[in-house]
Amino acid sequence: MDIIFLGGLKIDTIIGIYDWERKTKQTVILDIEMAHDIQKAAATDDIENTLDYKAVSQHVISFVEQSNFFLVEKLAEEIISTIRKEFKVPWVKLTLNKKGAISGASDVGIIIERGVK
Ligand SMILES: Nc1nc2c(c(=O)[nH]1)N=C([C@H](O)[C@@H](O)CO)CN2
Repeated sequence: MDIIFLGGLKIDTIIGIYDWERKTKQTVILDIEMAHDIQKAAATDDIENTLDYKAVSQHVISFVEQSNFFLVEKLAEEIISTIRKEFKVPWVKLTLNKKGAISGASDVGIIIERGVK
């Protein structure tokens, strides 16, 4: 299966377990890989025949901006769930980077994949 990806998508949201994190938005950075057969789009050169990564990015930005979960695990699971449901994507891999959450670490977060390619 082919992969359509979005990399380095930065979104501000409420995320975290501490009191200050419930009041102050933080930035999460998403790398998203989505399985999709691109052959029909390549043959027809028509946006109607593919997974529109612009539409996916707008949906994910809106979803994450409105969310207010405690754990990155929950946010990651819900992002994949909404992508699979809204866009009928069979397999999604998500890297969620909560950069700056740990002093001394340049990156911290979670990598999950759901579904079958
Ligand atoms: N496995 C996790 N560990 C921690 C999380 C989390 O979401 N998953 N969150 C925190 C705090 O919110 C942290 O980001 C602030 O330093 C701590 N550990």
